[in-house]
Amino acid sequence: MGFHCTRVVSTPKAPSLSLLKPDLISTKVHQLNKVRGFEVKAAMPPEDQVRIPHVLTVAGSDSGAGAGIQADLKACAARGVYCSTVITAVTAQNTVGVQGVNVLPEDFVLEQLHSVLSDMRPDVVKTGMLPSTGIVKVLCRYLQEFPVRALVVDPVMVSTSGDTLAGPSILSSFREELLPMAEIVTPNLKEASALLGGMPLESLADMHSAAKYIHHFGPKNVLVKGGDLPASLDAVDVLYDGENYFEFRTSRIKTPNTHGTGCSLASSIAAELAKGSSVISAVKVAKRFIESALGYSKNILIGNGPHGPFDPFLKLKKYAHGSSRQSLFDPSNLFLYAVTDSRMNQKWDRSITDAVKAAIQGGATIVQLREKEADTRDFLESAKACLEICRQHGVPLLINDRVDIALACDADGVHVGQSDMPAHVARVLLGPDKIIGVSCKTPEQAQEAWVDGADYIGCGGVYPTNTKENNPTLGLDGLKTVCLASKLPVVAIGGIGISNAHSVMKLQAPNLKGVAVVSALFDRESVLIETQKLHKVLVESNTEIR
Ligand SMILES: Cc1ncc(COP(=O)(O)OP(=O)(O)O)c(N)n1
Ligand SMILES: Cc1ncsc1CCOP(=O)(O)O
Ligand SMILES: [Mg+2]
Repeated sequence: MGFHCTRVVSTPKAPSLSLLKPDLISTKVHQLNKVRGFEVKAAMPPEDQVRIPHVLTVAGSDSGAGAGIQADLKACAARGVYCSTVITAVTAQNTVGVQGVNVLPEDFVLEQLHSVLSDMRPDVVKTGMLPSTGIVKVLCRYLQEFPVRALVVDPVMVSTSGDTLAGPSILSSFREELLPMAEIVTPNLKEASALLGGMPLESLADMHSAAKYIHHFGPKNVLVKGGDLPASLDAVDVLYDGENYFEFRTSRIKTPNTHGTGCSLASSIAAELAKGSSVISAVKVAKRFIESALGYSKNILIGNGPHGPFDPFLKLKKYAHGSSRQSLFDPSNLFLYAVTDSRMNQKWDRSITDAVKAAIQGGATIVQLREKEADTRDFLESAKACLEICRQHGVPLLINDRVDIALACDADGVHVGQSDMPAHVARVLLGPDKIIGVSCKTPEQAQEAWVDGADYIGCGGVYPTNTKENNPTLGLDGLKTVCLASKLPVVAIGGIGISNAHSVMKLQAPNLKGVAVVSALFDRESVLIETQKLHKVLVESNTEIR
């Protein structure tokens, strides 16, 4: 296999850094920082600065992004830890196997190590593919120069597909140089066997012995992973800390999408250690994390080969081809806004799904589930069923008050009031693509909703209402004042129905996009007929206004 390495950025022009002493390079980095925005950091009061847990991964790049550097970056990001990278080799790899490997020159690995360690001071270093003894030596030297809180060694030798990533010559430098510095080493059965000169490992008892023998090489903890034990057995990993054994036992998840589990487990352990966890709780959390990611990803399809990647963010299926979700919020959706009411449905002996179906058939352009009395579990089940109906018709479904329900059923968003979850918190929890509506009665509240990242505001009660107790009536003037001040689209609410919807729309207040209605639709014998009638009034108002 050929070797190729392109140096992309090199500032300042200097003799190869590998020729410089570490303290000389530090000075250079420092000078550079002074010139480029170092003052900005200096100007930030120390009490405002937030130190972020940081893992440096020293590993190989996987072009298929299931394992290696890419897996480490994803796992650390998913676990809320910053991850910097020193690349030791670039592999051409996919779900079938490894097609090529280019090992980077030791000098350049050293240069990357220096760049990161001298400036960014990671808490934990995690190693993956270390393809040459020279690279192991350089790494050990640098770790002595720039000590970190913990070293996590994943002794990568063979890929999931069975391709060799580090030859047997690496074993002695692992045993003699790297392992003595490690807080934890995480071999699978094949790697543990290789470290022990080919000792056969076929049972749980063998794993216990292997952990103990590997501990003699000097790591503080050894985690022998039993994923390769016969599939009839539970998946068991054994942790040995020099005194005690701990077994981590989980049921096996049947999936081909396991490529990168080793790298992701080791970097998740590193992430937890960087946050300050003990080794045992780091392993526990990391294992739980990988398990849920594998469970979530068991049927995802990426690539044609037998070793697919998994999704540590648990997000990919949400946007999968074929799942029909609402695209970005369209203010014209506020035209006829149907808000359900559990008491009214009970009174008319109607299921929430029938109510929603009828409202959509009648012309509702957005639906909000406002189920004040429902038990959480019932609410979630109804929300899932309503979401299916709404998705079939391309109508967004929002949840009143309950951000947890919206998250659990993946609704299109939430509507929150002034005493509910603040919109800026809901935005962080729901992410940038969900719809957030906020109830506003004043220009100041409308301004705040905009700053908080809301998509629209609901303004009312425009007219007196029995649906919401003690709700002040703003009148058409109050509505107009808020509409004039709002930077967001507005939907009017409160006491609105067929008889007065026209008066509301006739106001022609800026930003006013429609009306939100509860009792005029749902406290009636036929939701379908009432929605159709209201839709007609709104369409006629629009025509008249134009
Ligand atoms: C569209 C729309 N506007 C206003 C409200 C009222 O929300 P809130 O003030 O939180 O009161 P409750 O509905 O929770 O009683 C709304 N639900 N929808
Ligand atoms: C939830 C809400 N927020 C302000 S008024 C109101 C109640 C609207 O119900 P109705 O349409 O039956 O007057
Ligand atoms: Mg509310």
